[in-house]
Amino acid sequence: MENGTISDKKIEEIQDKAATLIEAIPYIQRFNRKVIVIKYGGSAMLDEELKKDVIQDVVLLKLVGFKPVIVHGGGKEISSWVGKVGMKPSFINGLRVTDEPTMEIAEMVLNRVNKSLVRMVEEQGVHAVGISGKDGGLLKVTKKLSKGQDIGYVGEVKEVHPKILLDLLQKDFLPIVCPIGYDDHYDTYNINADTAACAIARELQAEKLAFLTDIEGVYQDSNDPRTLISELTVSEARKLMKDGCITGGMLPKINNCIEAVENGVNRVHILDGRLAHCLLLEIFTDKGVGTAMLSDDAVSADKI
Ligand SMILES: Nc1ncnc2c1ncn2[C@@H]1O[C@H](COP(=O)(O)OP(=O)(O)O)[C@@H](O)[C@H]1O
Ligand SMILES: CC(=O)N[C@@H](CCC(=O)OP(=O)(O)O)C(=O)O
Repeated sequence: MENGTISDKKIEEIQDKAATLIEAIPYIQRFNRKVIVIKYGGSAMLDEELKKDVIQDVVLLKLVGFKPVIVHGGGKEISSWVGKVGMKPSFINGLRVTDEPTMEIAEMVLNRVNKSLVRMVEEQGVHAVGISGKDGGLLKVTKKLSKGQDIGYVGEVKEVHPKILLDLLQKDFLPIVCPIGYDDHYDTYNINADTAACAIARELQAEKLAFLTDIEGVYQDSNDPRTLISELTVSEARKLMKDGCITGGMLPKINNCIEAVENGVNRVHILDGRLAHCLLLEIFTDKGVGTAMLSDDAVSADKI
């Protein structure tokens, strides 16, 4: 306010804000009461300020009528605790080699991360319930081998029993899931969080599955940010993997993106969790961010 009147600059600011809200209308209509699964990766969870931004985004999605489900990782924190007890973290094809002591540490760390996310959501005034894949029999697994090799207590999701999630969503809670599950003998298994998110999105026939990670999206050349791919088809993704352009933690992510796209999840995105409010930008604006995974017959990502 200047001398009781609103300055031109202020009016422009208000109009910009209003335009952003108006731009969101078709997206709010499209996703109203729809399930959105957000895979929140460990690498993008390390900065407290960014973490708060992510949680605010998810809370906003909830408050405007979406049904968000968070599936989180915590890989970096698990590795740090494995190191602290004098063991060496080991991965094969992006999956942690999980012997018994590692499994114990992983479960402790993931439960801790889970409750810290619950707390952050609760602080924003939305009720969250933190569960693992053990609760309500949500994730049933079988032992996963990596190209025939035994990598310990690593679980492949065999069945998803979604009742617990459906009940929580119906009662308006925000479910937060950590990627641990039982096998048929009730032994505990470590599940890659991307795999858990994909299995849940698939079972719930989610409208969207968004992977928040620590990189802009998928690069054609993993060392060159100028080669960011904004739309990637399933066959292009398979070729990139075959050519060795996708390595480490991006491998399970891409495999899970493919699986989700091929099994009825409408929109699958890899987003940069380091970019403040990337979720809101992706969902509520015409400007796509990160990499969208498309089925081979989709011509281009349909934003609405
Ligand atoms: N082609 C590629 N494009 C982008 N990132 C890649 C690619 N190949 C490998 N990566 C690696 O994958 C990482 C993301 O996987 P990961 O660290 O497991 O994430 P999260 O912890 O979020 O699941 C990136 O930080 C990057 O180092
Ligand atoms: C089997 C396996 O690799 N499990 C993962 C589970 C956590 C995870 O996936 O965390 P991010 O999403 O942060 O990478 C692990 O132990 O690191």
